Amino acid sequence: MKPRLLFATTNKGKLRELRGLVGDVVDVLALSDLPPIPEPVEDGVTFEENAELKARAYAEATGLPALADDSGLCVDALEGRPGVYSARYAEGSDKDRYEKLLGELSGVPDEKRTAAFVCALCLALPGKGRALIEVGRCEGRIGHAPRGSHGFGYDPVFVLPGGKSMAELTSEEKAGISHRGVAFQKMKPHLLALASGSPVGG
Ligand SMILES: O=P(O)(O)OP(=O)(O)OP(=O)(O)OC[C@H]1O[C@@H](n2cnc3c(O)ncnc32)[C@H](O)[C@@H]1O
Ligand SMILES: [Mg+2]
Repeated sequence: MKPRLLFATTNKGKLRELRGLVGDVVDVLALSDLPPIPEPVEDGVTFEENAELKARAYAEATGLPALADDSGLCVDALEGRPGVYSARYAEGSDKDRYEKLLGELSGVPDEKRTAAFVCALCLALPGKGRALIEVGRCEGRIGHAPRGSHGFGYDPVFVLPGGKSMAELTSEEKAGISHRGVAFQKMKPHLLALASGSPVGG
């Protein structure tokens, strides 16, 4: 029987991307497959801290191995903001948040609009002391208007070196270059260990 792994996220966009990345080595459960679990407070100051506290909280609450994702957009002209506060940058929808960002950057010239998406993934096993963390980054810049309809979150305003916005990529193209895709490739050996019953992280 395949081992079960909980994707410990409330974000549908992340869940869709992680499902696409993991393939069929593990049996994936989403939070929506389980009775409601109170959301942990994300009071860490780094992506790694928040990913770990989410993974540990959901692993303990369910008794399942849990993979959590903490991610966000770090904008150089804003000294790294919104960073770990990307989800809380503005009330409302993803669109409200990227519109606020475009407003904050109005008048900032192209060469100063550099930014990076960052993703920390954490795999926590219930009752085990260690949690494994892998981080991925993706460099780009903030555009002047939203473009594209794929992806989620800040994707329409994140422009890649090739000129396309992240929301103009197919899900396969995004997975190949994104912060989440990069972090996932580093996490993969640990998930394969979990699937084969070998000690994870050993
Ligand atoms: O904490 P969970 O339950 O996983 O869900 P969340 O949406 O609150 O997730 P975070 O706390 O990690 O906040 C991530 C923020 O960064 C944005 N973000 C993360 N990855 C992204 C991506 O691949 N493309 C666009 N925006 C992304 C996302 O829209 C959120 O506003
Ligand atoms: Mg969150």
